[in-house]
Amino acid sequence: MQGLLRGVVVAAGLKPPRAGRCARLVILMAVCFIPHLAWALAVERPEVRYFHDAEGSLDVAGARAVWAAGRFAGPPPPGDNYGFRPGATWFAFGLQNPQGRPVERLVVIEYTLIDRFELYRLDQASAGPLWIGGDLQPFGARSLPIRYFNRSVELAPYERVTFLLRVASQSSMQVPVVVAEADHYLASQQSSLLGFGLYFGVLAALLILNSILFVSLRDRNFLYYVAYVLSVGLMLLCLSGIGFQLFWPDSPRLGNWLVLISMSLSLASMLQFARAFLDLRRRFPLGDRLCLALIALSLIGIAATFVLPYSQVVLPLTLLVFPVAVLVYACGLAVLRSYPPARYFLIAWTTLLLGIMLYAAVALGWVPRVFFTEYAIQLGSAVEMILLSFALAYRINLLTATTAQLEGEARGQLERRVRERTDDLDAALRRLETANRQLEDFSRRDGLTGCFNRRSFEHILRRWEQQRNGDGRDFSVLMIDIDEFKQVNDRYGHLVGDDCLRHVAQLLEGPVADAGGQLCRYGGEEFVAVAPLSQPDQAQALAERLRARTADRTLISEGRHIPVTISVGIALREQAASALDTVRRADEALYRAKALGRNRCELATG
Ligand SMILES: Nc1nc2c(ncn2[C@@H]2O[C@H](COP(=O)(O)OP(=O)(O)OP(=O)(O)O)[C@@H](O)[C@H]2O)c(=O)[nH]1
Repeated sequence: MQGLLRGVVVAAGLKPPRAGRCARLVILMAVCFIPHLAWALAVERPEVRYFHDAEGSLDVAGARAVWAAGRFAGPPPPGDNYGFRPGATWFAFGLQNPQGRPVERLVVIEYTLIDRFELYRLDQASAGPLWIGGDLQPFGARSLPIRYFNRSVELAPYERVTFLLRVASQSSMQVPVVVAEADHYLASQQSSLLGFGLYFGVLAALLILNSILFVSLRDRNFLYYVAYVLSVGLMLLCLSGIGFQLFWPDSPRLGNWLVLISMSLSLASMLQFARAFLDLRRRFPLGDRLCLALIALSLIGIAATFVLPYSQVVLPLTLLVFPVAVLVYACGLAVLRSYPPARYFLIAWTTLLLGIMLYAAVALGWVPRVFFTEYAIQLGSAVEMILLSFALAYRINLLTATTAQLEGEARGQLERRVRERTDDLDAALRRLETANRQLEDFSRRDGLTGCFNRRSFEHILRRWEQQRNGDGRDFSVLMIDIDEFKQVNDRYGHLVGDDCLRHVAQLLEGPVADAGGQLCRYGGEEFVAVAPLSQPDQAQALAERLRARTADRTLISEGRHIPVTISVGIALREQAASALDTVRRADEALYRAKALGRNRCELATG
């Protein structure tokens, strides 16, 4: 078992116990086991023969006749297991007192679920039963207050007595008869009691631990697990006879009823635990539905205990164990690949099944009945529950790791989104800035010619004035007017007039920019240019260039060649003079140019 345990632990990927610790554990177990062996030798198993009375109508006289006719069969089946038997079964066994003094012997039936039995001395059968017992009798009817049925019988010196035992039970019937001195028998039970103590101790510890975990984590898996441990614990309390001995000695019927209830609850809670732990609804819906169906059947078993006799419930419920075991195993296998905690679940489940198989092998006589094999189910279920507890812890670890990973991913995604949004926002802001700049530019320009408009001109002029005041340099203002423009409009129409304005603006723009100046449409057919020219000849040269260029380039509009000329008034802005005054002087010079015949440039004087 130790090897098996170690194998299971290693297979589960858990940290194996160190070799030294293992050795100590083995020695401790051996120390517990040796006294058991010694006292076990002092316990005698008499040769038993049996006869089935299917009707259950045979009385002791009839049984005596059958015995006398040699119709009792033997030896008993493996494990003294007779299965579910209707009617009654008669057993016969002999005891001999080899001593020359009277002795008392304790007759023990090492099984706890027998409904009723009667023990007769063959030679005194007509005197009535020596002992009437069974799990429907109060606990106090036993000679020794222990979990197995027992009765002291007295044997005279050198006496050999044959006993007849009539057993009737609705449960699966096992009748292992042993005989020993009372003290020896009690001593032989010590290790068994130690085993049960350990078993229920482990269950209690798991129960408390997982109840606390359920209360603190609010994870329902722990609740189902606790329900499972509780119901299995209760079932084994009933089956072992310890519950009857310690908790309900005066209520024999309660024990039978609790066997059925705890069996149903064990099956239902195991299935529910499997559903939740393996996440079957999502990972294996068919298995989930089958589990639900078997849970319903298990719970129907509970309801049935209230209306049907024990015998009609116990057999179907026992048979239900097989599909439940297969289904739970199949569910574990089905989700194994996609869900790592299923591995722990399967290992745990395997240990229980191994325990059950070992127990069955003992019952069938394939494996000798020793301490570990006799209590294989207890060992298997204790290891199973411990491993399931590990599985729950592993699952929590996995969930925590998955949550952390998801959180990390979500945080990364959020950061990425925030970055993307910020980039989008930046791009939108840049587009908005460009649009604003374009809008601002648009509002500063004249729609027809693309030159700065009159409002911009005022800003431009103010800026020039401030800058030039700052560094003490002068600049020039050129007022430019298209000659006889009204006639263009009148003769060719306003569209041609518009073409003319664009044409002139285009011709002026280049030279003004080359001179470092800025051109604006002042209004109507009038333009104004400011240029950083502080000498009259420089300003005149620019004006002359503008005039000549305009005069040289005929306007071609709507297939017509239209000569266009301009007149220019020039004024130099001198230190301390206001810019507006300079404009006014340029305007006056322009009037003079017009008056002097147009297509000419005039410099303002004074
Ligand atoms: N097509 C067009 N005509 C305009 C625009 N703005 C003003 N005008 C016209 O420009 C003409 C200006 O005429 P006037 O002020 O008499 O000047 P002019 O005919 O050029 O004569 P002088 O300046 O003396 O040579 C008017 O007929 C206005 O209607 C415009 O944006 N487009």
